[in-house]
Amino acid sequence: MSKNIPLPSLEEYGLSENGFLPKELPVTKLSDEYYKDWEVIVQNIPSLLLSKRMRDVVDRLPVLEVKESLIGEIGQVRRAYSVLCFIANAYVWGYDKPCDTLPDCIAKPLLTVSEILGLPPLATYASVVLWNYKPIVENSDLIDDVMDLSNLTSINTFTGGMDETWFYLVSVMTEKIGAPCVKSGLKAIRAVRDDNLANVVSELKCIAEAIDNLGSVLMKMEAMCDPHIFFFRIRPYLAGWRNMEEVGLPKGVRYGSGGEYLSFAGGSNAQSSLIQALDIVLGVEHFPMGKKGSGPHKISANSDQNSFINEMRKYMPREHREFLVHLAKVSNIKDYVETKKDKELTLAYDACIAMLKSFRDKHIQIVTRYIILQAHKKDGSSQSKVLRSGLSKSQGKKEQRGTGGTALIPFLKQCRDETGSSAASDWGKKVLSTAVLDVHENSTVTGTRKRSHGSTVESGDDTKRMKLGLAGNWDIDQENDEEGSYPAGHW
Ligand code: HEM
Ligand SMILES: N[C@@H](CC(=O)c1ccccc1NC=O)C(=O)O
Repeated sequence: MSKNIPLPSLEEYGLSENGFLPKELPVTKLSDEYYKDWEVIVQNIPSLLLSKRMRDVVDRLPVLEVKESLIGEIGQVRRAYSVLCFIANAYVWGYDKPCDTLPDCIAKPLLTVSEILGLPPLATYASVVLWNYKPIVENSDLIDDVMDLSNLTSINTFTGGMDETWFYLVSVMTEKIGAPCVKSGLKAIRAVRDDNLANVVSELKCIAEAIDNLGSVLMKMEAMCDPHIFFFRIRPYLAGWRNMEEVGLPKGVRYGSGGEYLSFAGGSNAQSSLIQALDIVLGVEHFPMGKKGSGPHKISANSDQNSFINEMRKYMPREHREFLVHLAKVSNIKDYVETKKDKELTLAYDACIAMLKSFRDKHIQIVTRYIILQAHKKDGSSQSKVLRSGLSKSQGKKEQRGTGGTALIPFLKQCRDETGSSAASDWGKKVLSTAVLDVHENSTVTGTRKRSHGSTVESGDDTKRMKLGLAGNWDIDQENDEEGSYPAGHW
């Protein structure tokens, strides 16, 4: 890290006040009539899947060219990418048996637009979340906040159901709520360079508060996205084609009749640049699975070494990936906290770490309910028979894998523990890096949302204390434990 490297500006990497969401609302329909058949197909994916006509219809499409006029407008290219990704995943996964060859009419333009955007040619977080939302009411005279979750819907879905829309929108909302963190992070890095302690502290407090809100938004998932529907109906379409031998795609998918087989991990929120940006700003490091952050295996989060988190950067839009690389080069906050040894600074920094760890705790609870518990169900219901039960069922028998291909619970726990071990204060080191009783194990046993007795709750209390500290009282040992100050959804 060098003081001589200029800080990244949001604009040069296509970021804005909206963080990694586009500055302008996503394009909902390709403007050139030439592409109307793509639009008709993508807008009718649920019906085409239901009637099992997806492949027949797509097979009759002509091979359209990616026109210069389309390439010239970023919103249009992103829309084309999103449309083709939806069609590609629906084509491959939409029947009992996956298809290992994408027809030229999808493969060719998809490879072209993917290359332009620096993304892989299949459904990613960018195609189904970042560039796939629209306001219900656009006229700001009619509504207070056009971007409020209650006024958003998704442009396209595989299933046509509100559970899927909600699943994507929760992520859109996390991007929106987390957006100010990117700006605050850059301001804090600047303040470190200027040795302006007060500003570093105040930006860190903003970041801690925003991360706390991210946790609350995450827990809204359950309001409208049913875990069963997610696991058996939605998730199969988000899978990729890597390590899919068992379901009939040993070589991945062939891109075009004369094309080559390529394999890619499926869509995952690990492809969101926001959380990675937070890790970088706060100096949280992740290591290859099973490797601890010390000793001979220690690998910097910024290195190219094997780690899923790093690999997922290849699944982000090129500009966002390049922003993260630049951000990593200038990240200086953790070093500053460690050398300054200022009480208020340390506490503000540790509050960020506590909130991020708490976010990852909540995420593990969600994953447990939406994947682990579903996979363990003895599924006699009709749904699983209808929709390609093969993938969901075969996954149920062995260790659960994420759509990104991770051994998900060990991976997520490692990410969480690596977050906690970044704490700077002695207190934080003791509390946040102590492995808490696994929330996952609690909920696997009970499957309920009751607050359990054990160190998970203790950990929640510690996070709460941090929050109280952030609100103005910096005595972390106080015992002012009002129930109401728990983060929403914490148990
Ligand atoms: C039902 C909802 C969700 C499920 C089932 C789920 C599941 C998973 C799984 C299985 C992984 C492991 C990577 C993989 O193999 O795909 C993962 C990673 C991740 N997810 Fe989620 N996720 C959900 C919602 C969210 C939301 C709304 C966020 C909001 C930001 C989020 C943030 C992350 C992050 C940041 C990672 C990377 C690991 C980390 O940094 O801790 N997830 N998710
Ligand atoms: N990794 C998750 C899927 C996931 O989180 C995801 C996949 C595609 C688009 C967005 C996602 N995350 C949350 O909105 C899974 O294994 O089910």
